[in-house]
Amino acid sequence: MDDKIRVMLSEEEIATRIKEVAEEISRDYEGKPLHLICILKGGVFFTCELAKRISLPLTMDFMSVSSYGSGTVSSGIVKIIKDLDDPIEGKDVLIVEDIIDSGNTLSYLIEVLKQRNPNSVELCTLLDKPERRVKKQVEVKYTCFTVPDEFIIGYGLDYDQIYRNLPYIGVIEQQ
Ligand SMILES: O=P(O)(O)OC[C@H]1O[C@H](OP(=O)(O)OP(=O)(O)O)[C@H](O)[C@@H]1O
Ligand code: HPA
Ligand SMILES: [Mg+2]
Repeated sequence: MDDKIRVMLSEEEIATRIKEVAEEISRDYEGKPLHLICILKGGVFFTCELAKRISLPLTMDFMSVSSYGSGTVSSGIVKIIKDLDDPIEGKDVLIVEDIIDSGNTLSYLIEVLKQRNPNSVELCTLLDKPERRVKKQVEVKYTCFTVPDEFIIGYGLDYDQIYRNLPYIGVIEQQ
């Protein structure tokens, strides 16, 4: 735990950008049954902050999926650890993620959720790392920040389950 961490995005930068995106979502979903789906564990900090800034009535549900284990490269196999509590039929679903990296998690999730007949399914991510995409392009409606190909920690993102609680986005420097 003596890692040296370089700050990539400060707490203030993140807060400002989340507010902007929340305002955009509030405009786009006015009058619709907006249903946020937080993808645990990584998406939890971003979802809470985003939901507080959206000025519409909304509902929330949580799904836990995992594909990374303790490494820094996607295994390619996405496991549902916890499914949604409620049906999404007829709802305007917005999936909220911390990061889209290889795209494996999101392309799998979109397929799974579309089979449950929602009115619409869109994606909102804190970070997008487009250089690492291995799957067909995942269409993202709301992106807070595009990041370079580095392994990122903080604000929900972990390295081997540690560092999720950093209030900023950072990168572990090689010692
Ligand atoms: O685009 P991908 O390459 O699929 O990577 C993105 C996903 O990987 C991480 O989750 P992880 O599977 O590590 O589980 P966690 O959220 O519980 O940390 C991250 O939170 C995203 O959900
Ligand atoms: O850069 C990352 N950091 C942490 N978890 C991740 N899961 C996918 N990409 C990343
Ligand atoms: Mg995740």
